[in-house]
Amino acid sequence: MRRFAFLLTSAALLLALLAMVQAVTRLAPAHALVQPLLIACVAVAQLLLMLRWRLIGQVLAAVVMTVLAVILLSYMLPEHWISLRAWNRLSDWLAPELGLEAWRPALLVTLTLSLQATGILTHARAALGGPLLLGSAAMLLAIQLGEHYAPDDMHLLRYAGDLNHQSMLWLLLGGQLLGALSHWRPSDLTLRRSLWPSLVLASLTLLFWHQQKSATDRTLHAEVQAEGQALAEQLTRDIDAHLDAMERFANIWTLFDQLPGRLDWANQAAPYHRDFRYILNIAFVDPDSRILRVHPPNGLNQRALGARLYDAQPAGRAAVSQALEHQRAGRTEVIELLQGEPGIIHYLPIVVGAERRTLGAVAMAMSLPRLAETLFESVDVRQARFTLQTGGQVLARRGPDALLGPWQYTTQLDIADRPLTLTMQPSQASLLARQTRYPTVSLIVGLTLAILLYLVLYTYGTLERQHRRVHVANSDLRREIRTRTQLQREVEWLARHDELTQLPNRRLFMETLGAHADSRPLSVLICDIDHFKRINDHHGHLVGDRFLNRLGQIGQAAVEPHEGLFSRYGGEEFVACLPGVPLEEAEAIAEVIRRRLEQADLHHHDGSALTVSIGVVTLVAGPLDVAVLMQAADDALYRAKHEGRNRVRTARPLDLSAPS
Ligand SMILES: Nc1nc2c(ncn2[C@@H]2O[C@H](COP(=O)(O)OP(=O)(O)OP(=O)(O)O)[C@@H](O)[C@H]2O)c(=O)[nH]1
Repeated sequence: MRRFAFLLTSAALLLALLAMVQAVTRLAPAHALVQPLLIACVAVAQLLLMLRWRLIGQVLAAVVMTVLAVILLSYMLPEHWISLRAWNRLSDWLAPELGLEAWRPALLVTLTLSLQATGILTHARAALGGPLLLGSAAMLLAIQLGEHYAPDDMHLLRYAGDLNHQSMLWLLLGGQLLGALSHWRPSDLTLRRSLWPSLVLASLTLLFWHQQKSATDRTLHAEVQAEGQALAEQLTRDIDAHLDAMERFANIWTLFDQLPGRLDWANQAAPYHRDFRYILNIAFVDPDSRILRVHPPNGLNQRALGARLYDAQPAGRAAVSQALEHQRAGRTEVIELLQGEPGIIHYLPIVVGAERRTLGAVAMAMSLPRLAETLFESVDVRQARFTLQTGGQVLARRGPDALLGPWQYTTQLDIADRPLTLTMQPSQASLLARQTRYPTVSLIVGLTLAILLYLVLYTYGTLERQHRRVHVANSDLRREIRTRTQLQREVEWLARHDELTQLPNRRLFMETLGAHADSRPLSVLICDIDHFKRINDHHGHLVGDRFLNRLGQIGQAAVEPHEGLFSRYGGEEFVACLPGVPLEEAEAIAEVIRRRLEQADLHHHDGSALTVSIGVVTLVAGPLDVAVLMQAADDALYRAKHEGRNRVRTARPLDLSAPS
């Protein structure tokens, strides 16, 4: 996996370097190097990361990121914050006359590279949004691919990189993905739960941006088109007004039934010639098409005086005869004027008298290039390039030759019934300055929100997982504590009790005795089952155990009402501690035990009843000496055994106050 990641990233770097070498060898302008250079830097940073030169890689990625951040700002900041002119000044500082748009990579390329560089800075860690960064970069690249195969003609700007740059970015992304996959656990529920909602948000953002961008581009397109249309209408109106004025000029001569005098002609024509600079001359033509008067009286016009137009200008013959013979205004096609410029000659008949005699005609030679100049005087040629042409012949062109917008607007101007085509191609700068920034802003803000959503969900998921782990550990611990407490209780109980009879054992007996060391009288019984060995021998140990249990129950029942403790001392011996119980009462208790066992219907193999011998001692005074007390009880027991068993024997009341 790592090897493939390395290969893909190296391929991206190689392609970027090749593109740079090509640009240099073809002497392409410096801005052609910007995009491949940025891609190459990101690829190098990624390779450094893979070679474990992490710090250098991240420093390089940070430098690229800074450049990309400035470019993103140029896309986002409104015109009234930082104007396009200011950005262009920065661009001029790098290389003059190129403009910002030539330098900066397309918006989607800048964003893709930014996400990839951020991926390097964060080491594509899942906890820092790595999967979303690379996922969003993949979506941006997919949009660019779509843009390549289904371009939108209304675009104002290049949004997507060309196919060559796109393939570099895909390779780079492939390398990053393969490099990062081993760090991400696809089974990780937190990752999946954070990735899908944020990817959905990112894709909705892209969709929204696409819609907004298309809508704003179309709006701007329509605005420019409307402006072009308004301009064309304005120009047509102006020209029509000029022609009306010329008609008024022709009508003046209908009032005089004689040839216009030279001076009169000059006086009347001069203001029109001055106002309408595209009219090269205003001539009077007699009914035989001879030029009799002409203004202005320059050399060329003077030479034309006396020329017969039917002969001298065959291309305009139809228009001349229209005026002279049919008494209707006539216009030539676009012809080569005597001045050597393309133009149209407009003939207006002068009809006099009631008999409607043709006195002659007014001929106006309109230079189309000068007409175009006149038209362009009213437009801002920095905003767009204007071209006026007729029948494929360019009459005039104004405005910048380079850095034009991606589309042009064409309209027809109807000038003296001659169609002229006006083409208006807005300059890139004017479109950029007017372009709305909010689709770009919402795209960047939306992607940032998607990353934040991922981070919040991932952090929340991780905390939740840790919380769950702590909770489970807590429960385990609590269960363990409960088990251990239980065990401890059992151990403690076992330490002071006999497992077979559940009675207190010798230790608890001794402790109880010690606890009542000051009780006087303090009686002790020692009970020993008679011939118990035989029970084991003949009935087996299980029966022996049952008999021991029975004695335990009988002893406990007899002792407890006297607030005494009946315990198993060991083997078939039981002892009772009876604090505050005098000898006679202790003896009576012993007797109860003895009698109840005898009557308990427990038998030896020969049918004789199971019996017990009991020794009783009572400490009546003096400090407690357990050994002496127990020895005295034992002695009494011994006597009971010796005297025939199944009996109670008492020791003399023990007084340990006086030394014996
Ligand atoms: N079933 C059973 N037998 C026990 C237990 N503890 C001790 N014994 C038996 O108790 C018997 C005690 O026998 P001995 O000390 O010889 O005395 P005895 O047979 O009772 O005779 P005397 O005491 O002289 O009347 C032994 O056979 C032990 O094996 C026990 O927990 N269960």
